[in-house]
Amino acid sequence: MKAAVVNEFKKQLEVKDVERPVLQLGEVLVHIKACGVCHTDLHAAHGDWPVKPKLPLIPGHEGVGVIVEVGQGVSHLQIGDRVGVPWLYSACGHCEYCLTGQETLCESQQNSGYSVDGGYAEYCKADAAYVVKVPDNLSFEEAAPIFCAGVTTYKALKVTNAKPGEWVAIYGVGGLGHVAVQYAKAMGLHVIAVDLGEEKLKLAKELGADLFVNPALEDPAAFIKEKVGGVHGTVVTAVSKPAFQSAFHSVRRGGTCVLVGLPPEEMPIPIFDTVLGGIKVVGSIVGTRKDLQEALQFAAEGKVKTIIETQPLDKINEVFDRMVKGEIKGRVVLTLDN
Ligand SMILES: NC(=O)c1ccc[n+]([C@@H]2O[C@H](COP(=O)([O-])OP(=O)(O)OC[C@H]3O[C@@H](n4cnc5c(N)ncnc54)[C@H](O)[C@@H]3O)[C@@H](O)[C@H]2O)c1
Ligand SMILES: CCCCCCO
Ligand SMILES: [Zn+2]
Ligand SMILES: [Zn+2]
Repeated sequence: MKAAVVNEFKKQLEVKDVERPVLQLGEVLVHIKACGVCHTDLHAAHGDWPVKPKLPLIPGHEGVGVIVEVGQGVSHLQIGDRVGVPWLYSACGHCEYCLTGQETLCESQQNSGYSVDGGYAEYCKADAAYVVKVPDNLSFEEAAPIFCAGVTTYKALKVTNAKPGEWVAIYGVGGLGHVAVQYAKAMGLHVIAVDLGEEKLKLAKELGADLFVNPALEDPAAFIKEKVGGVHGTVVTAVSKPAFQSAFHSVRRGGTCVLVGLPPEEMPIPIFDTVLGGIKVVGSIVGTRKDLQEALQFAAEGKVKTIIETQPLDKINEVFDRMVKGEIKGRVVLTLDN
């Protein structure tokens, strides 16, 4: 089968023919029709993070397609079902996290396109318990980004605990941020969009953001404090340390700063300001299978629409180059010409 493979960090991916996966007990084989390109895939290909991915690696954790083979022990899925294979490839199902609705914190989890091969390929095998069905009225291309960008930002907005009518700031209006703006509006929140790209801020406005600020032109925290007295929550998806520092200073007393973006850097937290202001700083990672079902339902009901650019798998290296430069509007979705 055709796949894009990371052989060495920071080198071009190789698009080549590789062995089609063989199913084990409890697995299904998905014929991939589309796979979103998440900035995490670029981090993986560069070996950016302390925990390194397997090598060689087929990236991709927004892969969606059709089940073409069902392994032993699988009874709830059948050939022809439309499913996606998210970041949470599998979890143990019995630890304290898995038993309390926090499966994304499972310490035995496997991750698609990171610790196991993912969706930048014609076929992808998956743990049948962790695939999620694609709503019938969503195309593969429009559904794919929900499997990471959508579920992650939907969950992060829940983590802010901001209530309808309150204010949130979305730092970074890229693959994650452009759907974050829409989920926030659909959840009844007022939105301030923050991005370095004027085109991104224009998109944020088209998607319903109420206010916009470009850190290259003015201090976002000062702008946010002056306009609304600080936001009740921030969701930081920007791949940039300054964005995290600014986001911290954007929240009002009692507010929550939700860290989502993963620049390989530290974020100093001012102890006095945090204590005096009762500020909550919290990390949020993807979402559970239930969160993903909910995030997909928003899209199925037309409340969130992924802005996508389709590209063939062979163009992945060019896509990554553009991502590094912040030149992608919305989400690139790779299509497998199959
Ligand atoms: N926590 C999670 O579960 C999770 C899930 C998915 C992605 N991520 C991480 O989130 C990050 C973003 O992913 P993506 O696919 O949206 O990336 P992306 O490249 O599509 O978007 C990043 C955006 O950040 C903007 N940006 C850069 N510097 C900025 C700054 N100083 N202020 C404001 N905006 C700035 C860029 O212009 C771009 O629009 C990555 O680090 C990725 O690994 C985390
Ligand atoms: C810690 C890595 C989280 C990445 C989620 C999928 O983009
Ligand atoms: Zn992702
Ligand atoms: Zn577990």
